[in-house]
Amino acid sequence: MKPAVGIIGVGQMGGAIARGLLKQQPSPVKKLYLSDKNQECLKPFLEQAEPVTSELLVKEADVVIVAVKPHLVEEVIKEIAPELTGKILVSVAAGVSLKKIAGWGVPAECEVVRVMPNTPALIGQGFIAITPSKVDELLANIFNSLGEVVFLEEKYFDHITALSGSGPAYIYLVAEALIDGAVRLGLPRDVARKAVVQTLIGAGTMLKETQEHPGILRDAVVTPGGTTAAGLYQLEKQGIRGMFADCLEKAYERAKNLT
Ligand SMILES: NC(=O)C1=CN([C@@H]2O[C@H](COP(=O)(O)OP(=O)(O)OC[C@H]3O[C@@H](n4cnc5c(N)ncnc54)[C@H](O)[C@@H]3O)[C@@H](O)[C@H]2O)C=CC1
Ligand SMILES: O=C(O)[C@@H]1CCC=N1
Repeated sequence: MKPAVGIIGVGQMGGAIARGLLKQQPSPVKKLYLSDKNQECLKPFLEQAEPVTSELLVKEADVVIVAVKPHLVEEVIKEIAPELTGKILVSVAAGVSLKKIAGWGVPAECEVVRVMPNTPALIGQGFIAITPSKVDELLANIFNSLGEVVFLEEKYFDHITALSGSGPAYIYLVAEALIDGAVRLGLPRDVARKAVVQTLIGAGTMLKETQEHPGILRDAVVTPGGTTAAGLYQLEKQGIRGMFADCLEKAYERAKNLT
C-alpha cells in the first residue's frame, strides 16, 4: 500500500521533492499534500497536488516531511506534534538532531527520521541520506524515485550535509568559473556552457560507471608535457585540494552550529 505524503514548506528543497515525486510514473505515493505559509509557493502545484493547511496535512498524510528553514523546525514540529501518533515524521533540515526533535512533544508512537537530500532530486538525480529506522523500506520506496538513497547513521549527518546537501552549489560555482574562463579566452558563451555541462555529465558518468579511482581517470587525460598537465599544475599550485577540504570543514562546522 502506497503512503500518503505531506510536505510542510514547499520552497527550494520541499518544492524539489514535490516535483520529483510528481514526475515519477507510476507514482510512489498515494496522494501528495502540500502546505506552505507562502501561497505563491503552492501555485505551480495546484493541478497535481492538494494544497492544505499544515493541520489537515498532518491528519491526512502517513509520512510528514518538514522542509522549512532549520530555525523554524521547532515551531512547526511543536505545532503538529499532538497529531503525529502513528505517523512517520521526516525532517530534511540541516543541523537539527533527532535528540532535539524528540524534545518537541513528538509522541512515542511516531517514527522520526532525518533525511538529507539535495536539489537534483527535482529531476530524479538527487543523493538522499536517510537515518536508519523501522521504516527503511517504506522510505526507500519514496526516496528512490528522487535519486540514489543511502542509509546513514545520524553521527554522519553534518558530514553529508556539507558534502552532498551543499554539494550542487560547489559544482555550479565550478561550472560558472569554467564557462567564464573559456569566455575570457574568446569562446562563445553558448558553446562554453554546452561544453562544460557535457564535460561534467561525462566525467560524473565515467566515475559512476567505471568505479575507477578519480586519479586513474584523470591520468588518462594528462598527456606528458601537454595541455592538461599545464592546467592542473595551476590548480595544484593554488591549493585546490586544500580549498575543497577547507570548504567542507566550514560547511560541516556550520551544520553543527546552525541552530
Ligand atoms: N536548499 C537545499 O539545497 C537544501 C535544503 N535543505 C533543508 O531544507 C530546509 C528548507 O530549505 P530551503 O528549501 O532551501 O528553504 P526555503 O526558504 O526555500 O523553503 C522553506 C519554505 O518553508 C515555508 N515555511 C516557513 N514557515 C512555514 C510554516 N510554518 N508552515 C509552512 N511553510 C512554512 C516558506 O514559505 C518556504 O517556502 C532547510 O531546513 C534546509 O536545511 C536540505 C538539503 C538541501
Ligand atoms: O545551505 C544550507 O544550509 C542548506 C543545507 C544543505 C543545502 N542547503
